[in-house]
Amino acid sequence: MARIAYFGPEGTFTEQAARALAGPGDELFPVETIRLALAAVRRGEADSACVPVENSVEGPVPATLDGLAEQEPLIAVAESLLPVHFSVLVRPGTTRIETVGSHPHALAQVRQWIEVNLPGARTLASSSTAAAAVSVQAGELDAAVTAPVAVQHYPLEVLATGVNDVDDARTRFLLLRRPGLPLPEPTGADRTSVVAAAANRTGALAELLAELAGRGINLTRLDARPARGNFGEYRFFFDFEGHIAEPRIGDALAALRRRCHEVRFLGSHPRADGVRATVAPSAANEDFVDAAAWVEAVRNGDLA
Ligand SMILES: O=C(O)C(=O)Cc1ccccc1
Repeated sequence: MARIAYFGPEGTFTEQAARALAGPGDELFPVETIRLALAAVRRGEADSACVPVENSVEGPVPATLDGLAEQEPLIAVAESLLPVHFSVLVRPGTTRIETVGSHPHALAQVRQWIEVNLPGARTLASSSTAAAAVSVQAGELDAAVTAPVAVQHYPLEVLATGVNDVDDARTRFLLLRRPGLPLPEPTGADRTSVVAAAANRTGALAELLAELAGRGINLTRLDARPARGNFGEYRFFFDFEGHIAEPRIGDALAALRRRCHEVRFLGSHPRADGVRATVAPSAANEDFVDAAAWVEAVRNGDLA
């Protein structure tokens, strides 16, 4: 039985993702922020943490990226992809809506709906969608933009559902744990994540990308976040197809390690969408194994 900390409170999208990722008998508990969820794992209070990492409309979740680049390393061992449809919850009997709260990612995805349906309402950021529901319950906000399940957790009423401006919006969530245990087995439909700090000079990022492209590795995400200490210095977050257990991926990671003063492996795990890695001609794992065996043989004087 594992203890899983998730970005709560109850009724967040992250809780749904955590339930999808949990095994039978696992115990889930909410924490208030993404930072606290990661801290619970680092301190050993949880075996793993479930947090959002990227959204198809709003892009990366900065708190997760920064939280993974700093402090003790954590490793992503699984992911979940959830459709995100939003509801608007109010206290029963509400007639006037002057304030609407939610997680900034949620507010950004319902702007048009609010402009048309709640003109003049002020939008206020909450730590999560469900935290906004708690504030509505407490009378601090008039309405909350939440996951549809939130109404099951709070004594509120549904004013509207399906209020998202973009259909088919999806969010990807990670299950993270401390290093030290075996990685998930490769499946052929895997994702590997790393964060690297490259030198601040011409072509540094292009050179890293060339290391991946040259090995026929398909990138699935690239984000830059400020390194914080030094204005103008960035960390690059790479997600790409493949698993560190594969020779071509190991080879690429070794090249990133050579080129960067800081590289952190963030995990290799099966993709939630099951999409299998595309492999460019002459970049299959067998090609790498064969080429390495040939070099070894030549070194040993076996082949001319
Ligand atoms: O606040 C939540 O419910 C979360 O889990 C974060 C989030 C916010 C908006 C879209 C997807 C996830």
